[in-house]
Amino acid sequence: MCYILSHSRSLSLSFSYVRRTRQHRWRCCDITFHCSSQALSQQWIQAINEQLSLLSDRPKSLLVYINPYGGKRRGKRIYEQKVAPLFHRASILADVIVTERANHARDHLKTEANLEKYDGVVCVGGDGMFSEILHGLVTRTQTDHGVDQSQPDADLVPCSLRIGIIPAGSTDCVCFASVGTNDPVTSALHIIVGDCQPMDVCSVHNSNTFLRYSVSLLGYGFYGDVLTDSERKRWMGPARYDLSGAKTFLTHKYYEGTVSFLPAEDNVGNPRDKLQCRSGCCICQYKPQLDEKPYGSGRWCVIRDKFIAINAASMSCACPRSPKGLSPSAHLADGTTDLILVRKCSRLDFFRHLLRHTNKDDQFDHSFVEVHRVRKFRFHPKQQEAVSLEDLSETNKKMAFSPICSTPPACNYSSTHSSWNCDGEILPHAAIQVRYLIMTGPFKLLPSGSCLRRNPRRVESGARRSSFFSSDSPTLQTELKKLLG
Ligand SMILES: Nc1ncnc2c1ncn2[C@@H]1O[C@H](COP(=O)(O)OP(=O)(O)OP(=O)(O)O)[C@@H](O)[C@H]1O
Repeated sequence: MCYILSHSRSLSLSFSYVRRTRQHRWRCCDITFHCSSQALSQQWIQAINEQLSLLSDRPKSLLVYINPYGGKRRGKRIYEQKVAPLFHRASILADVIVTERANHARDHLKTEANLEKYDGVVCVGGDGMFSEILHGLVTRTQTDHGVDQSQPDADLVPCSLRIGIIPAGSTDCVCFASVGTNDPVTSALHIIVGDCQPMDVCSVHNSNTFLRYSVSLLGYGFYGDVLTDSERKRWMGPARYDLSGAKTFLTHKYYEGTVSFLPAEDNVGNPRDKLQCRSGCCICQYKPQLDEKPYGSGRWCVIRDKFIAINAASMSCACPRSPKGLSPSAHLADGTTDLILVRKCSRLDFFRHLLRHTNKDDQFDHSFVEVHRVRKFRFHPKQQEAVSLEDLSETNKKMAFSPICSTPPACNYSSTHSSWNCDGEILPHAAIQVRYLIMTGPFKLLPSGSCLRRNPRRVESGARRSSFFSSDSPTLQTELKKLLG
């Protein structure tokens, strides 16, 4: 039971508490207690506020960034109508910045923001916006501590501020995979009660050049091509992913290259063990201490082949379209990623593989798919042209693609490489090294929603008892402790 507010009207006290509903959704409910006297009512108010102020996990001051152009452009409205009233009721002070350009939030966090004032940063937007805020915060923390993040082996300093996500983007995969639903009210309530879920962050380098951090998906081949194409169709809104997905599927290209990876140890499970990661997950809690190095089983594996897709899923990457996600058993905070290699196969086989992301069948149960849980990996593309698998004649290619390909770059058959899709951003290099970091500091305020203790029946029956505040009740503090659970 989590109270988020108390106020008094004459002899009655009203509280708000969180109630879980279906499909991981949370709602705010009110409950009223009646007091026998005004003095007792004030005593309760004071005691409850004191108890609430002792809950140090709960944020009191937040910095909120709203992307007004994410998803269906409803970010501002979602925040004003659904989130701000809840923050107000929970006495959270929020400084709100509506972004004016891409990377506004990142740059503000990197240099200007007075972070000491805040208990957390909230992102109202999609995965791209979350990634901006992650980059702003991580970079700022490294700069403040004199850490050079361009060094692939630098020991990064964990961020002390948490990030909350109010979903208002197109896919909102990070929110869905960690909370279990894309619902702004649920996310706001998780933030209010101070829930916290640590997350893996990986750093992506090209030699000694730092490229980006990633928390969800690094995808080369299919997902890289989908993103490249969909970026040209941003004006279409979320529907662009369907069109670009269909188009990329029809082009059916493969890419040759070498993947090297350092497998994780056995005690972090494996991608096919069907153990879903939840708050308090034993595998995530079992992670090695920061001073225990090196991670991994110690022996690098090398695979050279032709791939339709190379995906590294640091979390399940579940979203409403794919409720299980790319790797259903991937863990949020175990310092590993599930590396999924989809080798050259027929278009029909690839379709079967994709289809399994939407149903209950095992998407790894194909001869052309393999999956490894890894600590680090590298990829080097082969210097050769991408080839259409179907070996279509020029005529066939034109027939197949002319209706959906209006501009030459969208169907560029002579491109040598695909691009990496890094949490929805395109990386400028195909050759990359990736390292997963166990960050002790929490990166989010939002959990997968299973850690709250609650017992509504007990409190509701207390509310109905007229003698609740009478002298035969236990002392106020004891009663409060019970209530606040
Ligand atoms: N004011 C702005 N104008 C233009 N672009 C912005 C602005 N603020 C943020 N952005 C950029 O918009 C991009 C997309 O935003 P966001 O992730 O919120 O929505 P989305 O792409 O629709 O959703 P998703 O990433 O979940 O698919 C981000 O990469 C961010 O850098």
